[in-house]
Amino acid sequence: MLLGSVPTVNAEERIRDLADRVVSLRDAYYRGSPLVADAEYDATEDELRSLIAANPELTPDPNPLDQVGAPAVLHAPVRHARPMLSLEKATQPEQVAAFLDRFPGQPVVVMPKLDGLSLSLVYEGGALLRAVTRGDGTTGDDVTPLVRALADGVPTRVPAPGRVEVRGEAVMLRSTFTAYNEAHPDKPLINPRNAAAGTLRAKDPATVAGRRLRFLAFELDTDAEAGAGVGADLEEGLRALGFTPADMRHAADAEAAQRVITGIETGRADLDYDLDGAVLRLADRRAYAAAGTRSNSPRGALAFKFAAEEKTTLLVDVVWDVGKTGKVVPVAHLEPVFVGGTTVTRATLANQEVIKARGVMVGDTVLVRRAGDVIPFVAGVLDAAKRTGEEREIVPPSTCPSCDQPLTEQGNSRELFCTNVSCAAQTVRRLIHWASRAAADIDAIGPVWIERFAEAGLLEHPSDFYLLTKEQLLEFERVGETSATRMIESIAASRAVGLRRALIGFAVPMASEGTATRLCRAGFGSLEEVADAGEERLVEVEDIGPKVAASLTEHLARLRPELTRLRQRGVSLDVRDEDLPPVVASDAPLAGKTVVITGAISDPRSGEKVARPAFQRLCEKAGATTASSVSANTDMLITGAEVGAGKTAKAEKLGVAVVDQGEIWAQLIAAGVA
Ligand SMILES: NC(=O)c1ccc[n+]([C@@H]2O[C@H](COP(=O)([O-])OP(=O)(O)OC[C@H]3O[C@@H](n4cnc5c(N)ncnc54)[C@H](O)[C@@H]3O)[C@@H](O)[C@H]2O)c1
Ligand SMILES: [Zn+2]
Repeated sequence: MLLGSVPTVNAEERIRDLADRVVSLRDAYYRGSPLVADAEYDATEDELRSLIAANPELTPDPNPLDQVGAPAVLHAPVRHARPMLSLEKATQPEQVAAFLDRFPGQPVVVMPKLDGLSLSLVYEGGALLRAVTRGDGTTGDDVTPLVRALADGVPTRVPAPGRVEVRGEAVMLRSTFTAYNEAHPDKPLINPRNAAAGTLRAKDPATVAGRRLRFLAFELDTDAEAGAGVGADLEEGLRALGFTPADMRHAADAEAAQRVITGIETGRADLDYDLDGAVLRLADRRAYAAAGTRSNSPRGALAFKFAAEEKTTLLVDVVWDVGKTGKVVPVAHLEPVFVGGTTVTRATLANQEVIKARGVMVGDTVLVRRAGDVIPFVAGVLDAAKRTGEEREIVPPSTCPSCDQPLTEQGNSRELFCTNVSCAAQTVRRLIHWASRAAADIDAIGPVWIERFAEAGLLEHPSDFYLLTKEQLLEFERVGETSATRMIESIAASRAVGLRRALIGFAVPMASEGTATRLCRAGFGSLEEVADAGEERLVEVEDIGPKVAASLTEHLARLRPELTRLRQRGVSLDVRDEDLPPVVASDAPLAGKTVVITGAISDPRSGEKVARPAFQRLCEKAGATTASSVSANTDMLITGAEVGAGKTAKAEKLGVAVVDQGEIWAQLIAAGVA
């Protein structure tokens, strides 16, 4: 039986429930304390929308789906000249094609759907008159003083007479968000969107100093007087007036638009702002205005939604984990949840101050965030009102969960450390790290076996691996002849570890894999040579600062006896060929060039995506040195697909050549490198 075709009491009740829920969720969200993650809210809206579509006679009045935002309490209400609306949503390529079909011959721009809050900026006679939030779409809040004090990208004057209205999104950059949270571990911000909204709700700019926002424009409206001097192209018009437009790409047809959408989604992790989709919009601002609106969305735009980077789930338990440096961190064990493209069961809670500031308890429904390649973390509790009383407080341990020695607190986030040098958990972590792929790569002995062997007293230092015998291994239950042989062979092969990977294997605080590579390339021949170099010589190496140099010197001095043991047991700590840049002929296409790679890379011959590190190696084979960010030493910025204007702007400012990947591929192919 098809429920949808017959209006039933159930459908009626369900619609009423959903409508009420949408209203209350919105209300909480626009007050700055969301009760669920956006993905859950969107699911509620979607269910309501499809039930109403199947039972139009049951449409609630008022229908929350026809309304915008929530009537927040406003400090200084201002009526918008034109309503600020929602956007029609799409999730399928066919919907994109249908949108373009409605406007034959009209070019569109595709841009990120920025996750901040929208602002309307009104200029009269060239001067900024006011900045207003969206509010309920009809009436917003005048936030001019806050915007003047805190938002970058809002010119106080524009070179146009008459009346100009620019709309766009005020976002908090991810870098600002991270820096702020690092500086304020006691009152962390939940996510950049909430942070932006909260900032513009402050009564006094001084209370939110350090929370800078960035305005990116996506809409331009002019009266006849101002319009005379501004062209029809949206992006050009915004630039001419001194605004930074959202990163807009022109697309002539549905296929091109879909390619840009996909590009935005794949490049999402590399951007400095959150986005939750892409927006398509008629490129000609006059055509956009002429297309008009529906009850709550413009006809000339469409939002394509991406998979969520934040979801809610149950916090099942918190386990304090001892890392290889002795840091004891709270790890959240979660009911599995699909977020940021993978199923997440563990997330970090950072430290005890963050737990306190976020008020998290075991048994809470928490917001889990996994944006880009960042380790998933618990951003906060949602709906603390729903607590049953069964929740448990998270109590930081006073002694090490592994060795029971008292813990010490460090820094203003009061991180916990076990300083016992013979702490079993740390020992095991360090051994596992030594055996990991990036270091000695003892792939036949997994973490569980390492833990067993350590418990049995066979392993304490990495050098102990090299004393293990087959007979010893065979004494363990479930280790047979074959696996014992494989383990011993794998250990033997790891003797060739070499300078770079051995240094990675020791996990010296502050020394990254890049540090290890740069030391090799700077001419160090062995790990002992690095240990003896002294800080002065180390800081001469590119990208190694005084802190890293001091840490290397201190830790390698401590490791000296271990280096001797490794040598005695036949382990190479000398630089290897693979640690050095490949020898290139002086006529190699990129010989002597320092390059930075950005954007999505794909092989033009097959269209296949190429991982950044793989492309980096190709460039190195062609003689280039690769660096991670543009500086005055960079010769060339190689751009893949979907590169934000911010990336190229810095290069251009420094006079660094910006070269499209196509050109580089042609050279790599011609030289037989790729
Ligand atoms: N968690 C919750 O309880 C809850 C409740 C209500 C709404 N929400 C979320 O709030 C979001 C906003 O919902 P909505 O319907 O008000 O807005 P929407 O998703 O329809 O999008 C309209 C908004 O998109 C923004 N935008 C960003 N980039 C843009 C661009 N390039 N071009 C045009 N607009 C751009 C503008 O601010 C505009 O106001 C949704 O993602 C929804 O999930 C969450
Ligand atoms: Zn310990």
